[in-house]
Amino acid sequence: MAATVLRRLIAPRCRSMQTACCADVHGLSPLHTKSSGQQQPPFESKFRTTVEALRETVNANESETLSNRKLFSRLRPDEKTIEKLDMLGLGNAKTGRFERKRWFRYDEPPVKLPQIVFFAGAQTAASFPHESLPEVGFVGRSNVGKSTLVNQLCGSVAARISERPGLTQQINFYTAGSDLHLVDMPGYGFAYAKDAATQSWVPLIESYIRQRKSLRRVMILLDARHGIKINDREFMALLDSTGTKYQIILTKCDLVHRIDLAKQHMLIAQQTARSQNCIPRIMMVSSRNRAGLNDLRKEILHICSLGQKYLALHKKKEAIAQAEYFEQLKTFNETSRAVRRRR
Ligand SMILES: Nc1nc2c(ncn2[C@@H]2O[C@H](COP(=O)(O)OP(=O)(O)OP(=O)(O)O)[C@@H](O)[C@H]2O)c(=O)[nH]1
Ligand SMILES: [Mg+2]
Repeated sequence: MAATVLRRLIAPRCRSMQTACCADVHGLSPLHTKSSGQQQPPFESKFRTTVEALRETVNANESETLSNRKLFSRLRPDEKTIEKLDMLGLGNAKTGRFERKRWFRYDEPPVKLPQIVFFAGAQTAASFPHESLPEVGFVGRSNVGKSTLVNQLCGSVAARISERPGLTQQINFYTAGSDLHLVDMPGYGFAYAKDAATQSWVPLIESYIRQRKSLRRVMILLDARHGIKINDREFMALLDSTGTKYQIILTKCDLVHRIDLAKQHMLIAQQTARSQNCIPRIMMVSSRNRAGLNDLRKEILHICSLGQKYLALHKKKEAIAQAEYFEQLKTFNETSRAVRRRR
């Protein structure tokens, strides 16, 4: 009896989830199909899909014969990106049989942002708070990790998080000290919320972006496992049409192997290369491992012109820590090479 009731409760949700996923695969945005009834061209042609970007990496013959998975496995990621991932401890690094584990890691001096405090929530454009401090907005598909990242950046628990997509249902404004605002927005794409609510989120975010003069940059969060999806491309097209600067952050990097992460980074850089408003530095973070957060904090401080205040002492410490790390890396590489030669 209990099982039947449970199945009845879950079934409609699963169906709507299926439609959302299918729509994504076939290139139809659930947002567009729901709101307008007929299919519209959902995004501008300047954004390449992941498959298009993949197929551009090989010649026409191979592009026709090889599967997408094969093409992805054939990608040769940039060595420098992999080095950076290793340095920051990003990406899942299962060591192979002959790989040796490192006994050291980069001990980066932490950059600290003030704790955040919730000060306003807006469900309509009329309730946006007064513009007083520079703002950085966080957007992305539901469940991509926006609220978790806002918390982790400031070592706080002010933003509520959940495993179920659709918890954040309004634009939440947090103030970090008296220096900047971090703005956590509801997600687009599938969410466990009423249709009427989910459909109001994109227009709400759009009016926020169009109206807000204190908005310095929009951070678009992408799940590192999935890359750019159709809703993301639509959103980027919207930002391009309003001339808003945006930057991409790959989240949940702990769930992807470091080599695949480097490949994903490469593909996304290719896909967004033609956009004038996309800042070409793609950030990578893991809120779970707290990796990559320091770089993001520095970026935010620069965006809000707060570098002088927060990073004056940091540069010196950072230079010392980096020199130490590269020295250790050199010795490590030399001993690894010697071990390999002996084998
Ligand atoms: N493994 C892993 N899980 C993460 C990471 N960041 C967030 N999560 C998990 O992802 C889930 C969703 O996180 P939220 O921060 O609520 O996501 P959101 O984007 O705010 O979602 P909405 O409010 O629904 O739009 C939670 O269960 C988090 O614990 C990460 O870096 N690694
Ligand atoms: Mg949220």
